[in-house]
This record gives sequence, structure tokens and C-alpha cells, in this order.
Amino acid sequence: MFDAAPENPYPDGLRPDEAPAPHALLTPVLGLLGTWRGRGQGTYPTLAADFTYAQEVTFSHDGRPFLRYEARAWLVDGDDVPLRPSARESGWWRLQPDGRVEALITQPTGIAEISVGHAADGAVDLSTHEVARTPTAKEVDATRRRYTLADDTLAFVHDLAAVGQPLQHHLRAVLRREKREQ
Ligand code: HEM
Repeated sequence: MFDAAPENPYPDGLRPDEAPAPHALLTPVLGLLGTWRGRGQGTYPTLAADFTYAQEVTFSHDGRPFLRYEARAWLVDGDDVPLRPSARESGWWRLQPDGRVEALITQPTGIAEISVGHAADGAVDLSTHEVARTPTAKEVDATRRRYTLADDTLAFVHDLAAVGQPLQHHLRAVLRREKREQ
């Protein structure tokens, strides 16, 4: 007879002051926990036109020294009307002593990034250590992701080296933390 597994006893936490207690190594990134929503602009020299997008980003944890990261974006027009789904990615940010971060991030476009960097004082800076690509993925060579946190606002800047272009600006966005229920 098949016994259904019991409910997961280890749900992810979305805020620092609730169970599960965050691991001490998460201290430099505690301010990121939660769900963020906002808008951004993108550009790249190979594209015919710049674009505007909306985005939802979630950072959560299960008490161990890594964050679960999930982001999805959709293109919008000048009136905020959704045009089509755009970039999605998810991954794991492994926190190391002294705020060092090792991140694994994958995208449905066939890209798997391993990035390394540092988190401190409300800022995270991650640069490519390695990129792996599926056989049909576009040529992505490197990225740099910078997050700056101020209260409930998260600013994000993304540089990209891809399709023969050197590392340069691709995206910028400003996200606000979803109001937490008390
Ligand atoms: C919020 C996140 C992102 C958004 C909204 C976004 C949006 C776009 C858009 C609209 C394009 C034009 C092609 C198309 O219409 O699909 C594009 C191209 C591209 N993006 Fe992004 N992107 C995002 C993140 C990323 C990331 C994380 C990477 C790589 C790690 C990336 C790599 C590329 C590449 C390689 C191209 C193709 C350039 C070309 O072939 O000329 N993008 N992006």
C-alpha cells in the first residue's frame, strides 16, 4: 500500500524574524528575504530596440546557509500592459564566511551560470565564474549582477557579455518588497 509522504516539515522562510531561524552565514543577505516586485529597462547593442519589463523576485531559506532564488520577468508597454513572458531564472546562493557568495543560477534559455562575489552592507556583487550552455543556447560568456538594498527598495543592475559583445549593461530595475502580513 502506498502511504503519501507527510507534509513537508521544513517550509522555506521568507522573513528573518520567523521560523526557521536563519543560519548565521545568511546575516549579510537577510535583508533580501521575501518577495520583490518592480520594473526595469533593458538594452543591448544587438537589439533593435530597448525594452521595459516588470519582474517578481523571491529569496527564501530553510535554515541552512543558502538562499533559494527565483525571478521571473515579463515585458510591458509604456502603460504597464503585459506584452509577453520574458526571462526566468532560479538558483541557489551559497553563503560563505566573510560574506562571500557562490551562486548557481539556471535559465530556460539553456544557460547555467556559476557566479561568485560578495555580500555586505546591503550590497551584493556577483560575477561569472563559469557559464555552461546547452547545445542550442545563445552564446553567453559572462554576467555581472549588482544588488543594492535600501530599506524596502532593491536596485538591480545586470551586465552581460554575449553573442560576441563585451561585458556591458543589459538591465536595470528597481524592486519593492511585497508588504508582509503581520
Ligand atoms: C529581467 C531579466 C531579463 C529580461 C527582461 C531580458 C530581456 C531580454 C529581451 C527582451 C531580449 C531581446 C530578445 C527577446 O525579445 O527575447 C534579450 C536578449 C538577450 N538576453 Fe536578456 N533579459 C533578461 C535577463 C538576461 C540574462 C540573465 C541573460 C544571460 C545570463 C540574458 C541574456 C540575453 C541574451 C544572450 C540575449 C540575446 C541577444 C542577441 O541575440 O542579440 N538576459 N533579453
